[in-house]
Amino acid sequence: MDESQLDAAESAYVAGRSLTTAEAEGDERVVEAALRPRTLAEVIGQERVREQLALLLEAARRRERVPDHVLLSGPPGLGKTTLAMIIAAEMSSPLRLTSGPAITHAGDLAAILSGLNEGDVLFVDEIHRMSRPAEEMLYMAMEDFRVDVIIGKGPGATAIPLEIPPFTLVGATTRAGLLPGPLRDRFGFTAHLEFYEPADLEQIVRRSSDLLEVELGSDGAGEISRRSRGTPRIANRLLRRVRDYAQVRADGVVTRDIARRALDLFEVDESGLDRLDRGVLDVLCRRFGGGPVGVSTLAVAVGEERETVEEVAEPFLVRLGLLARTPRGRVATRAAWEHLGLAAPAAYGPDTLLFEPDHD
Ligand SMILES: Nc1ncnc2c1ncn2[C@@H]1O[C@H](COP(=O)(O)OP(=O)(O)OP(=O)(O)O)[C@@H](O)[C@H]1O
Repeated sequence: MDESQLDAAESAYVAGRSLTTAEAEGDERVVEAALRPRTLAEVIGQERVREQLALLLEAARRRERVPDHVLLSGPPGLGKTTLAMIIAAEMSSPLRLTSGPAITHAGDLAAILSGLNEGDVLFVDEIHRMSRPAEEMLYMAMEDFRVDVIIGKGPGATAIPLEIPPFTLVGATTRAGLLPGPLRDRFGFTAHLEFYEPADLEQIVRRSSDLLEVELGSDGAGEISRRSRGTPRIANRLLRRVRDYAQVRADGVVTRDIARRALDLFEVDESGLDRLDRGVLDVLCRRFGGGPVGVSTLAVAVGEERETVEEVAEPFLVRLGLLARTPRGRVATRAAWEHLGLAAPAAYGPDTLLFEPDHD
């Protein structure tokens, strides 16, 4: 989500538009914003990260200092933006939002930094996609709360030092591995968000159902949470689609049976795999005999961007043990073949999980 989208969602919410109005108008962003937990205590799951953050914030409050910079990593939809908003709220500080791709020049970053006030929380989403010169400027800002703004070009260029009031940077990334070491090292606290357990997702679905005034029947929340790819954003989205189905095709109550029928209609399978996930496995097994195959080739074959395959589909397939990353490319596991209802090639052997390609 980019800055303007978030701003729009948040301000519409703060302006007091009711959730039901936003829902009726089909405004996904406002609905998503309204479903966000607002305090650490409201956050469901991610216990360790929550406790670590609570400690960091409490210590900063006691010392009357701004909290250390925080890096949040993990697949999309697990709550990075939500946590950034909570950090600001818990510190009673304003939150400034931007994203890596929006910072193309060091000057863009200098403009943002020079507008900060003491204690502000600056959230940079997709921080791994910031330009190199901006990244280097950020190192200095994070460490010394000052930057050198370069005016002019070539031999006549001059550096003008600019003091920045102490602030907390919250960086979010789906690819912590892509961050240069010097940037990673300047965060005082790094949290990796894991996929959620079904029990936590079920609580999230129950909480959202209350807010959306959806009536849950027997195990309706359980069925949705089991098929939500361990991701709160997906759980909330599926809940709304199942709610639609329940209202149009039944009596409005979300039971397990209704959830199953709705999710089958929306092509979400029993393990939570969607069309893209199954497409990746299908291409890997049927077209490339189980791999190994490069991720770019896979992406072309399923007609998606490489980043989407790498950042959205793969982490979940790896987590389910359906796909493995090897130095030679992506490989389908035996479970992947079984998931597609196909017989794994004999090369997998009776006990081997992975297809071991011949190196000759
Ligand atoms: N721990 C949680 N408890 C309840 N709801 C959550 C939790 N984490 C996330 N959500 C819900 O999931 C939605 C997505 O969360 P969020 O936007 O923070 O994810 P994200 O990791 O920042 O994703 P992206 O990187 O794609 O922007 C939010 O609307 C929020 O309602």
